Amino acid sequence: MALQTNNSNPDDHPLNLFHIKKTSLIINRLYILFHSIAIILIFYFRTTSIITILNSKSQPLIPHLLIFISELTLTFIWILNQAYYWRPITRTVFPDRLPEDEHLPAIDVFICTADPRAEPLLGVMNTVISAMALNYPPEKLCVYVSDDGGCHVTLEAMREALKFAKMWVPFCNKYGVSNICPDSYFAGPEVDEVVVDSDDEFTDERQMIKVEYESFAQKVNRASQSASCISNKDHSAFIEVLVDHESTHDETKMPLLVYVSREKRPSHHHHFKAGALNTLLRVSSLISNSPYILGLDCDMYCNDKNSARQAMCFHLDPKLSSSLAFVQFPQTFHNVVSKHNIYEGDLRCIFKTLWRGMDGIKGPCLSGTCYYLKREALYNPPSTQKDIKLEELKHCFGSSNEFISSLSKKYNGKLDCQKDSFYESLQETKHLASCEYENDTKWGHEVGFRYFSVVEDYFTSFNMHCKNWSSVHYMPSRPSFMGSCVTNLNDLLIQGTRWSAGLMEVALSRFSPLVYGSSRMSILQSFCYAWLAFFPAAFVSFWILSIVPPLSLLNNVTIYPKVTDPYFLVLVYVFVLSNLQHMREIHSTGASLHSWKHEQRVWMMKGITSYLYGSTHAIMEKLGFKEASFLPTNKVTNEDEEKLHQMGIYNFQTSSIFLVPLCSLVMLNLLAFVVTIIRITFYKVYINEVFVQMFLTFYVALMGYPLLEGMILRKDKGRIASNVSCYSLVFSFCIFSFGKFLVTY
Ligand SMILES: O=c1ccn([C@@H]2O[C@H](COP(=O)(O)OP(=O)(O)O[C@H]3O[C@H](CO)[C@@H](O)[C@H](O)[C@H]3O)[C@@H](O)[C@H]2O)c(=O)[nH]1
Ligand SMILES: [Mn+2]
Repeated sequence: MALQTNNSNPDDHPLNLFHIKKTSLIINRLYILFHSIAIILIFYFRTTSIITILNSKSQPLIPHLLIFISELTLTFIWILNQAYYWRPITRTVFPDRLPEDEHLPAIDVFICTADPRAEPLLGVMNTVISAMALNYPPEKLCVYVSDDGGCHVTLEAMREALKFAKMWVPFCNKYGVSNICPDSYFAGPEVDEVVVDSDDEFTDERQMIKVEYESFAQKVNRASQSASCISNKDHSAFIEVLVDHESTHDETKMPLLVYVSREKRPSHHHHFKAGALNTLLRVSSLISNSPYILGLDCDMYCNDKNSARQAMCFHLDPKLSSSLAFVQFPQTFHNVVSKHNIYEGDLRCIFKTLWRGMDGIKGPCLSGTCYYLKREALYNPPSTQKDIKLEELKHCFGSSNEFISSLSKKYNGKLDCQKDSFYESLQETKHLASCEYENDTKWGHEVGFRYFSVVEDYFTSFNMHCKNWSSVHYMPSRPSFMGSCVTNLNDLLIQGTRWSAGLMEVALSRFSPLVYGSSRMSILQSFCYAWLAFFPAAFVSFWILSIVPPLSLLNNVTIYPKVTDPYFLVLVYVFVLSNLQHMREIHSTGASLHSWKHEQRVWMMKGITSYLYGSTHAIMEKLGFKEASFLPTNKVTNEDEEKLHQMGIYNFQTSSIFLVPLCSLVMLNLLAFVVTIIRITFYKVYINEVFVQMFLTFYVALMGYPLLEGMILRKDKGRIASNVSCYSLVFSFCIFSFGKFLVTY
């Protein structure tokens, strides 16, 4: 392992180090070499066999062409993907070498919530409270909550949260509690690791706080059940700095808490989360204007109090600082069932492998949450122009003089609530949070979080990287943030569709990473961004590979080399090698090999549905037939669902638009496989000719086994309804009948 310093502190005490993962690097590059050779051989086989067919007309051409298209698509995506494996690195930090507290920069925490029904208030409040308990000087922390639901109950809950935090934060500090999220702390083991045994004072105090937490939780839950707890999409801006008048003496010891609900009108496009974040950016600039921002989703609480200091080890590193836009921590999830991770909800590969690979190039992509971002990176490129005219600034940032003067101001403490100017500023923040503020400005286009795509995180960081900003991925052993991952097929596929739509939209636009990115960043970096944008295109291969082989089998058409053909060995080699590499990658991230099966299955299910629908959505949007949409994932847990998830059983309660294609294709493949087996045994068809096709249909049927089980064997609520099975049967029959012409032409 090569150790390199990132920092030129004269005393040789760097704030951080990075390590190139040498062994992985060598294995990855060798794999790329060997796999590429095999791909070239397969392409040679395909082109020669297509030419032969063209000349001799001895076999149908279409199936060969289709398979070639699917191979080309997969190869394109594979090539882009290899950029992540080129130079993986890991990092270490030394927070005890940071400057004294008074020299640390301030941080604004942005928490977004959108729908009190789908995002339980108690969870949101736990995120808020955990952020207030971060191990960072409290006068340098400001917590902003953006309530896109515009729901008064959220504000009420925040008032209660502030009261509770006033007990919770001192408690955490006094006893060095590391689990600063009250809900997960009280759900965990009795005693915190730092506290000495038989400490009566601690036990008493813990008990007292526990009672307080329970009463707080009850109040919040009761409020969220009330009728007024619904989204309001038509209201003016409302901003409140929460000041608790009851206890004033410890006021200074608490981070400031601010509630922001931007103006919403049905006629006005509000740009989802990116719009909410830009409002927070402007509003906070008049209140605290901290140079750094911690971005959190409402379901991601802080699980380690030290993350802010860890992030500062990069942001304050003199070598990195000037070009560093953000430090990204991986998203981790508390409800992953490691043995039965059937929905691959932890996005293991992204956070543990891909982002590390990008980190070795110029830094990972922004992930929407768990990042410490430099405010300036959202305003300007690293080389700030000095003498810009006021008119130009207004054209860019909007009409507010106060906001514009905040651009050049440094953080100098929070607003003083006692002064008159405080109320003036508060008035101005309402203007900044209004619908019209962004009209004819560059917000969302060149300034702030970008609106172009619903995956605002991806597109915003793509723009920052294009402007030569860099980023850092830091993965400490104790997860810094914890969220809840998807626990049912419906959420998985809806989320997958949203991501595919947002990413494909970028892929098909003038910002396409291979075109727009390649002149602005290194080839490898543009490949990483391009892979993210183009991976939904894999739906082409998934559909072809699950339709053409079974149809060819059923119609006695051969499309793959015989077992005795040398090219057969090449196919086997590609299959085995790529799966071994996948398994090695899983193993290197410490996950169990069960993940291999689950990841393949989820990839297939998403590939057939989400990738297709997302890509179609992106194309329709481009043609002007559809509008972007952001359906937040559901965060309400339900006991039955939880039970199924724990046992590793799929919950198929989802729309038939997802289920019918999946079930039909699995049925079709199973049918083709069974028919071929019968033919081989009874009619002496030679296995030699059909082996590859037969193996593919077997593989699809095997991967789709849970679907078959859901249709035939299961009786519980999460099974596949019989009408869905019927539609699927009809649909697979249609594919069979029409497909006959396709593969025999
Ligand atoms: O109009 C909206 C819609 C969503 N949100 C918030 O955005 C966050 C993310 O939404 P969620 O439903 O949890 O989506 P996920 O698919 O889980 O989010 C992932 O994908 C998003 C991009 O699609 C990123 O923004 C997220 O950070 C990332 O975790 C939540 O806090 C929401 O409250 C808003 O504030 N306003
Ligand atoms: Mn989420």
